Amino acid sequence: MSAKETPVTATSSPADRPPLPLLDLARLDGGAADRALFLSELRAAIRRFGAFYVTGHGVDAAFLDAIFDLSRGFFTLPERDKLSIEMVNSPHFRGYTRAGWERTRGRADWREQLDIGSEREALPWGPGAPPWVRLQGPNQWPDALPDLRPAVLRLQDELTGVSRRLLSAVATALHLPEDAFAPILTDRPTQLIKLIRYPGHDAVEAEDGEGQGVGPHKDSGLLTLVLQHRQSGLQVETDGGWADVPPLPGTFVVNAGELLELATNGYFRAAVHRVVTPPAGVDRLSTAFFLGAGLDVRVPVLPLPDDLAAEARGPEQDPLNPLFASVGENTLKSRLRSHPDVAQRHYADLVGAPA
Ligand SMILES: O=C(O)CCC(=O)C(=O)O
Ligand SMILES: [Fe+2]
Repeated sequence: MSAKETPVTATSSPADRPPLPLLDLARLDGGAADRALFLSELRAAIRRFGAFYVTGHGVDAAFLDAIFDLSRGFFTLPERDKLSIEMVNSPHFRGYTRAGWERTRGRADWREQLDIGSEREALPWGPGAPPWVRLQGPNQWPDALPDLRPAVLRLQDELTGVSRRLLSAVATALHLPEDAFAPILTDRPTQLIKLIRYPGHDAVEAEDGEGQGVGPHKDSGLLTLVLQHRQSGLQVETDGGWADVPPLPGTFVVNAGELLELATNGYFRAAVHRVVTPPAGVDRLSTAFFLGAGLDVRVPVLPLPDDLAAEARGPEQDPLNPLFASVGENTLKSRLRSHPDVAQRHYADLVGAPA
């Protein structure tokens, strides 16, 4: 599937109503009736769309504005500063990726980005160690923008908190104990923040003249929170086609990821989503936070009550995208596929050396 083959038919929605459900997380702390209604809306939203908007998340609006200012500051640095922390330097898939260098479904993505993961020391790697231990290790930070590090690490902390709250609510909505995801998350879940900039159509040099911001995909973790700046472009696949998911002030877009699909045996499906290239003359900034699980965990199928288990369809069988219960393997799969330059430099043992 590509932006060219698939007509961009957003499911129609009145201008005053978002195409995805909008859920207010503050209702979790409200009265019992409202809390119960919130939980049933949450379950219905993830079941139907794999995605929703969330408000009432408690992250300060001025802080989020500052993150986008820093993001803009990073992308306007001289190219040599950005390239000094290129991702290809890092076996841990951390750092800067130029537009056109990441790939989704075999096609170049027209976005530049900075990937920042959990700030942890590298794990020992040697004969007999699983290949995914190399995912963990230090980030690369731009010397020219010292304010970025504390702000992004604070954001990572706050969004981990929001995601953990959401996962407790998801567990309760599935009639499971509210800490049902704790053994999957562990106290060292995989965290990843991407600061992203999508150049406008005029700046895209795609072979097919068309290009994609990022092609259709599922995120590999449990939950993703997407913070959109002013420009639209994100779309979620629905029964009615691709639905535009424009930025709504004060909200994040939450996507269910592959690990949630696996843990619920397909009761929930991970959202298939993509970003279309902005029109000529404008660009689009977004920040995405991905919460995965402990790298050494195998995701169990959670014991859903019978009525929900009867509606579980099993995880999707897509030969182009096998889902692995081993969190380390599933995470490494998507990183190797997206970043062939890192794969060839640091994982030639898995993907083969360049021809
Ligand atoms: O930029 C966005 O709105 C979404 C990005 C995304 O889907 C991803 O990086 O996985
Ligand atoms: Fe995504």
